[in-house]
Amino acid sequence: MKVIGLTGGIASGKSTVSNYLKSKDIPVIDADQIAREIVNIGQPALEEICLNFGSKILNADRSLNRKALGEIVFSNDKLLKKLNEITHPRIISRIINRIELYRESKKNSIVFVDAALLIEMNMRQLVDEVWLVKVDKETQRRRLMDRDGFSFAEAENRINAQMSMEEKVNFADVVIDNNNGIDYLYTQIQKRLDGLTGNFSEG
Ligand SMILES: CC(C)(COP(=O)(O)OP(=O)(O)OC[C@H]1O[C@@H](n2cnc3c(N)ncnc32)[C@H](O)[C@@H]1O)[C@@H](O)C(=O)NCCC(=O)NCCS
Ligand SMILES: Nc1ncnc2c1ncn2[C@@H]1O[C@H](COP(=O)(O)OP(=O)(O)OP(=O)(O)O)[C@@H](O)[C@H]1O
Repeated sequence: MKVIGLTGGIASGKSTVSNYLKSKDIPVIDADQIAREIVNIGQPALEEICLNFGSKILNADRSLNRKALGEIVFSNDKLLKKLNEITHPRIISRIINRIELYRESKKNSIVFVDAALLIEMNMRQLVDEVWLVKVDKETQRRRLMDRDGFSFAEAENRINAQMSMEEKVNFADVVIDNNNGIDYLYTQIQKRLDGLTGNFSEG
């Protein structure tokens, strides 16, 4: 089984690529989804976050107030580092477990790991190759502002909290250009999939 890391900055288009892969029945392990699971009510990571950041980051029902925590950490490097120390080991361990489950099931020849911070979190060695979804910073910022309703400054803070696209390219085996339309994006992905197994079809 081949494990492919799908990475790229925030709002570069990873979920759009993942949805295409899933439509072709190719499994995708989603790091953002796992990051949400580990902070569900009752999870130790949520308690640790609460101890460090105070109950102002909780909603009335004691679930995580993601907006409040995001506003704190994406404007303060030290606090972002603290949050990463609490969450990243747990996210990595769950990703490793999921890869192992796919391996044991022997049902899939390819599994993707969709993670914006694949390189930053030192997960390069968990995957066989890295596909990078690349966009110009202006396009990235515009798509992020449109998608999440962020101001220019909020979008900049989120983008700058990650390794730059220029640096990430050095870790990529495959670079996917997502500056143009969705059809062009899908065409590139399909070509790469075809290249992996001759004419790729899962199942
Ligand atoms: C701070 C939190 C609560 C903000 O939640 P919010 O719903 O606003 O954003 P969401 O989780 O959907 O993330 C959106 C995007 O932000 C970027 N991002 C998220 N966490 C981080 C981080 N620690 N460092 C840099 N970028 C990040 C990623 O590109 C991600 O795809 C949340 O992002 C979080 O818990 N982050 C820490 C866990 C983590 O590192 N997740 C990313 C795993 S790849
Ligand atoms: N080629 C494209 N043309 C126009 N819009 C696009 C294109 N690709 C993606 N988008 C849009 O840009 C936004 C960001 O894309 P997407 O959510 O897939 O990014 P992401 O990398 O998964 O983001 P995150 O890191 O936050 O999870 C979305 O609103 C998506 O619909």
